Amino acid sequence: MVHKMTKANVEISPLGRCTTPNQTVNALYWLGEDLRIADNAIFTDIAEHAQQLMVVYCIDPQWFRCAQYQADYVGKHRLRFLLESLQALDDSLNQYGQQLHIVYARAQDCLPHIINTHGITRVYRSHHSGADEQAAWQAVQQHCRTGIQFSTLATQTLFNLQQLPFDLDALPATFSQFRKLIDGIDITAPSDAISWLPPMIALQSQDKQLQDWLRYPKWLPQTHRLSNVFCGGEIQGKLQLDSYFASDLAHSYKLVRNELDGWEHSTKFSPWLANGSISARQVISALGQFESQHGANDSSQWIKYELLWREYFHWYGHKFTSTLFRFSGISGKKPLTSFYAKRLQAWKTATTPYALVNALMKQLNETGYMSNRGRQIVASCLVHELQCDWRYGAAYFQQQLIDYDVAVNWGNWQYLAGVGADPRGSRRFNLVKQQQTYDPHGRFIAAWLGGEALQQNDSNHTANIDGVDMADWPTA
Ligand SMILES: Cc1cc2nc3c(=O)[nH]c(=O)nc-3n(C[C@H](O)[C@H](O)[C@H](O)COP(=O)(O)OP(=O)(O)OC[C@H]3O[C@@H](n4cnc5c(N)ncnc54)[C@H](O)[C@@H]3O)c2cc1C
Repeated sequence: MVHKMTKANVEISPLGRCTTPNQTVNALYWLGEDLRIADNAIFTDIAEHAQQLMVVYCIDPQWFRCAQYQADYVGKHRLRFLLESLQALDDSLNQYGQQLHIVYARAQDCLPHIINTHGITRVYRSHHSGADEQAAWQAVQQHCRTGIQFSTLATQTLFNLQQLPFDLDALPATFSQFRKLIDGIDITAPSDAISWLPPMIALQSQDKQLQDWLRYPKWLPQTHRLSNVFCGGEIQGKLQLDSYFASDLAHSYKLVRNELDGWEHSTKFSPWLANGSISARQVISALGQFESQHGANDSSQWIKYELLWREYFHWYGHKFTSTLFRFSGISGKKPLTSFYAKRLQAWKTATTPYALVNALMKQLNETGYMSNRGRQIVASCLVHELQCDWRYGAAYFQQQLIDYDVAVNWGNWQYLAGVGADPRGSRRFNLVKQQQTYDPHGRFIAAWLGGEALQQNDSNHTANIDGVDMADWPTA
C-alpha cells in the first residue's frame, strides 16, 4: 500500500521540489542528521514517489584524523551515540523490508560511484546548515552522470525556507529580532507515520570497490559505554520525549535549567535532536499536548524559546556558511586572543587553575554531555581567562559532544567569544560568582574531581600555565 500524502505533511524543498510524473524513481537516500523514520519529509516523499530505494550513511575516515584546531571531528562518545542511532535505524528499516547501508568512505568518493552503477535516478538529502555538508552535497552532484534529480527537503528545522517571513539574506542579526519576526507563524504538525517503503535496490555484489567500502574498517575507533545514560536511536529519543512530558518537569524547567547537573533539570533532548532521531516539530507537538492537558506557564514556554534559539542558529548557519568558522565571526572584529598550546591542553584535560571549569571539563570528557550553564562557563573561561582562540574550544566541543550540532555549537561559541549574534558584544562569566551561584557547597566539583577537589578549590591556589601565574588573572 502506498502511503497517501496530504498537503499538510509535505515539506517543500528549499531548492524546489522535483517530481517528474510517470518516470521510474530509483531513490538513494543519503542520511545525515535525520536518523529517524517518523516525521521525516524525505521518507514521506520516497513512500509517495519512489519505486525502489537504497538508504545510505557515510562514515568518513577523515573524521578520526586530527584535523583543524587540534581535534578530531568525531570523538568516542559521539561515535558511540552515532553507531547506536544507526543500528536502531537499521532495525526500524528492516520492518519496512529495507536496510541501512553504512559506507565507510568519504561521501564525495563513494556516492557518485554507487549512484552511477545502481541505476539511481533521484538522490535525497536533508537541507543542512553546515557549510562542509553543503559542499559535500555539491561535490557528489558534480561527479554523478547527468539526468539524476537531486532533492533536498527540510527535516531538521521547525520551518522550511518558504515559511520564513524574510529572505535568508535578511535573517536578523540578533535572536530577539528573529523571534519577533517568526512569532505567530504556525509550526507544521509532525507528519503521519509512513506505512510503506519501496523495495531495496540490490547492491552489486561483484563490485570489489563497493564491497571494500561496506566492510567494517580497522580504522574505526573502538567505542564502549562509559558512565553515560544517553542511548542512541529513534525509539530511545521518543522514550525520553514521552517520559519528560509524562512528568510535571516542564512546569519548573525555567527555574532549574541552569543547574550544572541532574537529569531532570533540563529536557536532555539535545543528543537525539542533534542527529535527527527526533525532530524539533515532534518536541513542539509534545509540548503543545502537555500544555493543553496541564496548562502552560513561563517554564513550559521557555522550552519553546530554547528550541527557537536552535532554529535561529540553523538559519544562521545557512546564511553565514563558512563565516560560522571565521575567527572574527560574523562581526568581522578579531578578538584579542590567540593560540596557547599549554592553556588549551590544560582546559581540555581539566587541569586549569579553576576547579569549577575542571569539574565541568571532566564531566564532558567522561560523558560527552554538559549542561548549558556549564558550556557557557567553560567557553567563557577559555576565551576570557585563558585568552585562547575560541575556534579551538568549538572544535573540541565538536569532537566531544554527543549532541554536537554544527550551527548551534559554532553559533554559541561565536556568541560567547563576542563575534556572533550578541548585541552586547561579549559575554564574560565571573567564575567566582558562577561557582557561588551554581555550586555553593562544592558538590558538583567534589562529584567530578573527588579528592582533587579540595586542593583545587582553594581560592589562594596559584597555578602556572604557559609561564603565566593564573592567580593574577582577573575573573571579574
Ligand atoms: C558554547 C556552547 C556550545 C553548544 N553546543 C551545542 C551543540 O553542539 N549542540 C546542541 O544541541 N546544543 C549546544 N549548545 C546549547 C545547549 O547547551 C544545549 O542544547 C543544551 O545544554 C542541551 O541540553 P538539553 O537538551 O537538556 O537542553 P534544554 O535546556 O532542555 O533545551 C531544550 C532544547 O533547546 C535547544 N537549546 C537549548 N539551549 C540552546 C542554546 N543555547 N542554543 C541553541 N539551542 C539551544 C536544544 O535543542 C535543547 O535540546 C551549546 C551551548 C554553548 C554555550
